[in-house]
Amino acid sequence: MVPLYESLGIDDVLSPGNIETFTNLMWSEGNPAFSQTVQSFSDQLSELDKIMRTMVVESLGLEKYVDEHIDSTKYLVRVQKYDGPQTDETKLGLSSHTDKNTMTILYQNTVSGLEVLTKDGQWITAQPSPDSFIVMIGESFHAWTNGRLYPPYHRVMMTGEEARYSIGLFSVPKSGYIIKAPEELVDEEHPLLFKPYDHVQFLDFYYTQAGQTSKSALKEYCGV
Ligand SMILES: O=C(O)CCC(=O)C(=O)O
Ligand SMILES: [Fe+2]
Repeated sequence: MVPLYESLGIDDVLSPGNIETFTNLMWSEGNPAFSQTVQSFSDQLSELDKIMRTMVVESLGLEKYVDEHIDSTKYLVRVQKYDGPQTDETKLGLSSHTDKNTMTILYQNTVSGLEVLTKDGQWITAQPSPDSFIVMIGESFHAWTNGRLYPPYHRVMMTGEEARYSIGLFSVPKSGYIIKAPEELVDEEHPLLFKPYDHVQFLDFYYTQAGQTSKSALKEYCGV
């Protein structure tokens, strides 16, 4: 479906040994510089993720849930390459989707291509900058905040010769953690949107035929 796209991920990247195992799989002679870069990126970006999630949870007046929320996730790092299509025509690099995890932090080289759909239906191009990250809310955080945070559709569109490289740090709910909106966020004006659910069990549904063809897999899985 997306021939320009290739990616490799390291699951549970902060768990001791996982970066090393991945590196040794890619380079049998090892690659300490790569391991150190991924370790440093993951350490610093996971701190940024925690700072931002803490700020969001506090801003909703839910200080008492900060620790639970921070502890509810692990981290995935994914490196992504999108080949230039070698034509002036714009080609799909990655299909439109919402992220299913908690929060995503993206960094990329100077080749643009990431587009985000605004609430009023416009695709806007995210302008890459070497000094900034792009932060996106995933559906797990949308569900936990009972809809207060918005998980935008986004995609990658490619033109020209040059390849686009991006790296993402994804906070991902741990298996066994039940995503449940705090009662403080549920009232008459904000009825419960999703029944409590386990992210890993939801993904099992998401990757079925029904999940892949559904307009909103999460709604279909556990929408109220
Ligand atoms: O490469 C990018 O900037 C976007 C990647 C993305 O949307 C994803 O991995 O979920
Ligand atoms: Fe995404």
